Amino acid sequence: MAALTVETTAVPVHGAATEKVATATRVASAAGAGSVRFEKLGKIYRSAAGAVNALEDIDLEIPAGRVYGIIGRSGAGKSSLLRTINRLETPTSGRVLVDGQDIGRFDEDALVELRRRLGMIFQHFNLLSAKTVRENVALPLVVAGVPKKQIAERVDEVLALVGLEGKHNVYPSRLSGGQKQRVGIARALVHKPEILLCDEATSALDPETTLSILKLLKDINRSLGLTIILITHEMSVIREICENVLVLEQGRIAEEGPVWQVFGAPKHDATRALLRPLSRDLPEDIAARLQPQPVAGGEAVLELHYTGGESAGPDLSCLASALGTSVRLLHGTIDRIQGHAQGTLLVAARGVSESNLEALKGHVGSARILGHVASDV
Ligand SMILES: Nc1ncnc2c1ncn2[C@@H]1O[C@H](COP(=O)(O)OP(=O)(O)OP(=O)(O)O)[C@@H](O)[C@H]1O
Repeated sequence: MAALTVETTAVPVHGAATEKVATATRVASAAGAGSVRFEKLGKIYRSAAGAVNALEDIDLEIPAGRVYGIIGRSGAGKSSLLRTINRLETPTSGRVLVDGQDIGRFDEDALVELRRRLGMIFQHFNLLSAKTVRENVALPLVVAGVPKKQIAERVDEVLALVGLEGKHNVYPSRLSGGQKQRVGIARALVHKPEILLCDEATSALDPETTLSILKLLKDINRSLGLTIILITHEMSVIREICENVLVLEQGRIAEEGPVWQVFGAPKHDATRALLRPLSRDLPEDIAARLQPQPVAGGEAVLELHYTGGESAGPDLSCLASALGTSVRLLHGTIDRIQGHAQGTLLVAARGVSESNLEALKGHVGSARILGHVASDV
């Protein structure tokens, strides 16, 4: 987990050098504002207890405008990677490029300007309890020396954007968790950033509030064209809003790709372990009746796995004609991720053996016989 930092430490004061960098930034932005590239990135933490290899050999491009998720087991390096984007962590080796610019070469002024282009939201919101919603959201602009009238206009704008009109003068203690995170998002957007970094932004929220915050993030991504990079331990968050996902394992890239692909056909043990809570086990009553060998007059129980086909979903009559027998649906779930059907179905069919499974090619991602049952399950 990233250490909590008060955002406003990163807010710059206007100055000539900053303006120069800002111009350079706008030029870079025109070529695709909000892209991040990691090149051979490594991070070693050294302490009295020894060295920790937190990140190794990270080569990755996050295109502008994406909603991009980073997952991995605890200690895999997620926070470390996220924090190299705004240089809260300095890489030990390699480079981070934001909009094609090597941020490792930035001087203090350029760094301050960079951090304006990168909003960040946190699990525990990081609001100042002695300040009202308006004051919390305005703070980065106050520190930047923006005139009062402009601050008032911008604060009104972002509070409306996050659905908090009328809450200007409320203190954070009077807000729900979801409302606090909306204030956090408004504050992160106040400088009109290109990229929003989210560190476990919904982990402290209940499922319903999580969904409303995810919807807000998705709306912001669509309406403002903002790149969103989030780390989370909630796979449902990735499934809900991310287009791409990176799986980190012990500081290295385990796999990366579109969510429907990585979740539909995980290649790495780390991914499978992370996805286990989403998968459903074989129901106990069916498992108890499964026998390894075919049973006279009985049925085979097949597990059919869909891995992101672009079809509307499994067509059971096609399965039946491919197998040449009737098929009964026993159990299963088909989800849709980015328009791709995926999930697992358990079906029972008579007279099916391993050799028949070939016929299912083209209809399902994979099929296997789990066992056999004596009669109708
Ligand atoms: N400041 C630090 N000093 C020493 N070691 C650190 C420091 N920060 C992180 N680490 C170590 O680096 C590794 C990666 O940590 P990091 O916080 O990036 O992982 P994470 O995937 O975000 O974990 P979590 O999901 O538990 O938050 C871990 O082994 C961690 O103990």
